[in-house]
Amino acid sequence: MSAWTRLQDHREAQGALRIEALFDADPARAAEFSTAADGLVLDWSKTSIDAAARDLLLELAAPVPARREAMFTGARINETEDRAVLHTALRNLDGSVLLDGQDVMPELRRTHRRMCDFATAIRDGGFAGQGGRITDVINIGIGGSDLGPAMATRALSPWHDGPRVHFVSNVDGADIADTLKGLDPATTLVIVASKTFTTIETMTNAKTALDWMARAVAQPSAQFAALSSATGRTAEWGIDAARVFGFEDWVGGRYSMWGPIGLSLMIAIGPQNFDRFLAGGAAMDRHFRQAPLAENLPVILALVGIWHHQVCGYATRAVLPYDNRLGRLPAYLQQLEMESNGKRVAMDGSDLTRPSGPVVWGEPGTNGQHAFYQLIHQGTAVVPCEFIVAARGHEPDLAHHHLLLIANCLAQSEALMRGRPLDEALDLMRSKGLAGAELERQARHRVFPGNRPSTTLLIPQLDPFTLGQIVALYEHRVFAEGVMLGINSFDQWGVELGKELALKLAPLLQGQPAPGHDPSTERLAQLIRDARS
Ligand SMILES: O=P(O)(O)OC[C@H]1O[C@](O)(CO)[C@@H](O)[C@@H]1O
Repeated sequence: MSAWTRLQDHREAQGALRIEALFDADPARAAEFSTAADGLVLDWSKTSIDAAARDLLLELAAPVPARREAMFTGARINETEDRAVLHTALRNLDGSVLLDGQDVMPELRRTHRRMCDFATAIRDGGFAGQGGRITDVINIGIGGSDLGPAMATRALSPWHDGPRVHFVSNVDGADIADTLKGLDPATTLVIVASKTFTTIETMTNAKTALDWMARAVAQPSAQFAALSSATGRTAEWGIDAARVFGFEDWVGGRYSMWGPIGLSLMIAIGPQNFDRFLAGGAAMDRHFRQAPLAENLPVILALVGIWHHQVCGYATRAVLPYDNRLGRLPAYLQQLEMESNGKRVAMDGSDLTRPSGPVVWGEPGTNGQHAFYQLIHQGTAVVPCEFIVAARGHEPDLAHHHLLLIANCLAQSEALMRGRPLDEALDLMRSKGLAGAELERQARHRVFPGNRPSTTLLIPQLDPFTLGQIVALYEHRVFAEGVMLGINSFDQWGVELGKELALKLAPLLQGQPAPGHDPSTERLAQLIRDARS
């Protein structure tokens, strides 16, 4: 019988098991179901994974080590695009990695040095705009060319001592219009971040920025830089090769913030801090490659994910950072996890026989508590929660805020697990003077079923190094889940169809004949044309 079947049987055999009972049965559970790596601690004891489930889950992880080595050593594991997957090389700049017999590292090191030199020149004024020292940098990109640096720049704001950095991603003109408002083109650097340099949103925004700049300075493209693997196209845009930072097709968009796509972050926090970020990612790589599966943080996080989604059938998972500066982490993880593992066929093209990746969503605590936690505590759907919290904050004179933040985080995981049974709710209502049928009715609304699972990732403090660890942890989690599910986590064919149709729809909206659309789409287009005329 396969480990999957035995896991499913085991879950059924657990019946009405309560997570709290696992703590009663095993006094060492809190420590035993915790996994640490270089200062990070993942507590996964508040889940229904017991020792037997853990052992069965670890059986599922058996194919991970071979695939992991294949990834790190440059094998073409992205089989549907016939590409290697080497984003890890971007943060492990020493050593060599052979791809088709050629060491890719010297070129990576060269590009990294050029990035550092350019970022330093922007920061110290060695590179100036046509109106003087650069005061503002706009990163224009979308998806993996936006979410990573945008998330990290916000996360690392205590280290932000370079020019202001803005991010424009949406093709909605509101995004770029609101950003350009109040900026001086003569002291602004525009970074066009696009691996392909064809993405319609990015190219449209870049053209608008170029026109904006052309109205103010003699040589607009002199204040443009490009992050792309399509160097031919960047040249067509008139961007000097000295300001083009390339990367290879073996760096997937959503895995690319470690290299040139991270330039805006590097300008914000400086090359040294950026290198600390890389070092954090590299530390997680070493841990992932070397730690036994049972003590391997990304593998354990992946197994918890598989237990909750594929075995228990919980449809979504919430990522809840108790850190305001990690406000964009859920959005970043949505792309990382859902673009990577939101698939319906296995690597060999056959239909998946079990669910692929779950819906990932979230918001920082404590704000989420006052918005959607009602559903998490008392709704009919069980949402496994992944809390992230730092032991120390950054504002020494606001330490009491941080204490309250941590208290809220721990309170939530405790409340989710314990809940509040009916007898306690009845006592509560009795103490308020209720009796009879009304007592029962009111008490039932105040019952919390509890037994709702969560994990807590505890970090010492949010800094460049720990952020690097966190991002690499989730990257490897996604990879390990993908391996266990037998899918390719590195392609994204599912985003193509909508892109194609959007191009075909533009003529219809302009009133040109455009056959082949369904009646609903045609009618909506007609209504829009009417409203715009
Ligand atoms: O960097 P590019 O080529 O503009 O692509 C942006 C994004 O578009 C996608 O290809 C699809 O959304 C992502 O994978 C990628 O991060």
